[in-house]
Amino acid sequence: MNVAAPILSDTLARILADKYEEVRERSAAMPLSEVEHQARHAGPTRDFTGALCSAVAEGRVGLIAEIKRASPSGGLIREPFEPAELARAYERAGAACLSVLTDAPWFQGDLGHMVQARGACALPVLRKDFMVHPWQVFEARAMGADAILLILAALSDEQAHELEDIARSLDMAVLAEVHDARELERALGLETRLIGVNNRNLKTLVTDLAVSDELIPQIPADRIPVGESGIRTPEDVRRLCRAGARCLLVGEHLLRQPDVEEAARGLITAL
Ligand SMILES: O=C(O)c1ccccc1NCC(=O)[C@H](O)[C@H](O)COP(=O)(O)O
Repeated sequence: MNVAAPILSDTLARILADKYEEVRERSAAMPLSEVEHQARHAGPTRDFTGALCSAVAEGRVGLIAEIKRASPSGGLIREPFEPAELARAYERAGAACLSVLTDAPWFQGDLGHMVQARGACALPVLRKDFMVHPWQVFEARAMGADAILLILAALSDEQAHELEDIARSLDMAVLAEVHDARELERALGLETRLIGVNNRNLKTLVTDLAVSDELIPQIPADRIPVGESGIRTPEDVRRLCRAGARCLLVGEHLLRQPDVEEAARGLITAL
């Protein structure tokens, strides 16, 4: 696959320009064959999709609780920032899975945060980053990730299929993220059952739960809709549930609370 940055001018485009440069540097430091070898010899994955399905079957929200220090829209979100403590608090609250930001320039993330969080709990963990190249998928698994995010707005169909195939060959789950009907149609061409509807437009950073109201009902019954971004209150949870999503990915609201365990429990039990 060619490592060439697209020429774009919005926030996502600026993030991707940095990401392509990062991949160029990291893949120059370690060849693909080496990182693939590490990935294929990493320990077993935890069942990300299964954890969400179990939570829903038990009548709870399937919460993917996010760990991130900062974001482009939120600025600095949590300081001091302790990934291991946050992971344990989310697990005690009943979260099904974790999502850990590993992008450094825009989210002050680090792969070390994911390793610390996963090591502190038994929950399956998604590496939340801007995946554009096979090297990153192998790196994610080598560092323990159980799932990756594929943002359709950041990928061609060819890229998305290639990255999904690699993830599946490593027994990782894939969360395919969409923000409009065209991206949803493309995501449904992938094998994954996990379809994330991001209420945040990653180009403008405008967040609107109406995106979920519109798109989630269009997701076929054999897929698992995941509502993402801008979810703050039990009423938000019920709204997305009415649209058809019982799995939710929540970050900033939880991370801004002094007691993240109580805050997560409040959303998980909102139905
Ligand atoms: O959050 C941002 O500002 C952002 C900007 C550009 C690309 C991605 C971005 N965020 C990723 C996410 O979508 C969220 O981390 C995730 O869905 C959780 O959202 P929230 O609960 O609103 O923190």
